[in-house]
Amino acid sequence: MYSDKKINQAFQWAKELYGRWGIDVEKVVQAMEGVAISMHCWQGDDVGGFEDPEGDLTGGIQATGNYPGKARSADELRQDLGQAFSLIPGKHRLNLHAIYLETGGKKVDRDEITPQHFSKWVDWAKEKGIGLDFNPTLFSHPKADDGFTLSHPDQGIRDFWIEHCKRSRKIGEYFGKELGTAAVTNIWLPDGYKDIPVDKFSPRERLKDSLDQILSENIDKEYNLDAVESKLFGIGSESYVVGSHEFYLGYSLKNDLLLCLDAGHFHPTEYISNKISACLLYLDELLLHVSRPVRWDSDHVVILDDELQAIAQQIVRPGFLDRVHIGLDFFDASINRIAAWVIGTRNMLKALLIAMLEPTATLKEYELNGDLTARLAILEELKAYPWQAVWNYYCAENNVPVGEDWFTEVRNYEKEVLSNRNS
Ligand SMILES: C[C@H](O)[C@H](O)[C@@H](O)C(=O)CO
Ligand SMILES: [Mn+2]
Repeated sequence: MYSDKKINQAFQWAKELYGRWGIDVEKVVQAMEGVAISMHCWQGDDVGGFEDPEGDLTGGIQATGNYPGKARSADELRQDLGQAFSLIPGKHRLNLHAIYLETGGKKVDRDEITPQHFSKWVDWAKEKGIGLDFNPTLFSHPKADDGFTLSHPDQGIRDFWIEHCKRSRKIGEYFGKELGTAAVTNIWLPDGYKDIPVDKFSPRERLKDSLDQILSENIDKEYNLDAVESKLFGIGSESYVVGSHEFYLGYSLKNDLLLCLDAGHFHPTEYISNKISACLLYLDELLLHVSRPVRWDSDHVVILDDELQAIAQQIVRPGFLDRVHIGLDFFDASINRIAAWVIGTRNMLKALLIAMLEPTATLKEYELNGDLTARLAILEELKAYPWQAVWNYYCAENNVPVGEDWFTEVRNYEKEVLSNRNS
């Protein structure tokens, strides 16, 4: 256990050290209160959803592992999410997928979903005081089994998915109206070929046309913001993905949408931290799917590595916190799923805090004056600065466990709740 006295003493020392660089640590803690991370619901049940409990996860994504205790219903998922949120400092958001609908046991196909199927989520979000984001689900469905949805050569299949996405935007609008904070509705689709196609153009033409139809209804941005997510490859779409980065960069620019950059959707040596500054020269806003690719788009739990810190720096340094919507996207079924949420979300927050504690103006001055030695020297020294003392203080202020104490809570919850679930 961390005592209040020790937390405060360490915080005072950190204030003094950062103060030497002109950083007002109290202000940084205040700024952290304004940060809302969109935590993805799908870590809680391995992207299963409640539409068809027996259904397979398709779309070229995979949740590997069989850790016991996964949520089997929306009520269990909400309970688990509540537990995770109680261990994360600050007020955040929840990112839902269409397959997390609640129909009272009735079969409702994707082209029939309505806001009413998500009303329990809205009630829960109101109770927690958090916002909701949304995603149409264009996978794990017979009409997506051959790997194509919005770019399908069959008009009927395309129409089915167009209707699903139109309805998804209305659900986003409903979230925004009910909760007083705009939902980001993000479209990702798996469409692509395992082997090299002859025609790379026509599927993209069809996808563009489908998106044009989906977005033809004007929805007030006060309630819903549309995002589109690119990908380099998936399992079974190794050679060609219709919705590539170039496709969506062009589409989002032309149509004033948010572009979603997923950390796992690029070549292994390509980093989204390098893309933020370029994209925000032309786009108003971005959505991030912060994930951790290991060799491929493996969706590992986010750790506090160099890329996570680089992402946070590229958001914080130019003052882009209000132009970048930070979502998480990982699904590890090999570890306790609540721990996965807590580790990933706390790491995202830690990375942002570290970036906020940086004396960026001074470092920029070194850079502009050509003093690259000072830039490197101080950047390296700052790595050992006591940001952890500020983090602990911020956790204590938010009444969530300090340091590793959250893990005891997860273990207790596992014993009391998760272990009673038969998978
Ligand atoms: C479940 C999500 O929608 C999915 O992970 C998508 O965002 C993605 O990143 C697919 O690789
Ligand atoms: Mn993603």
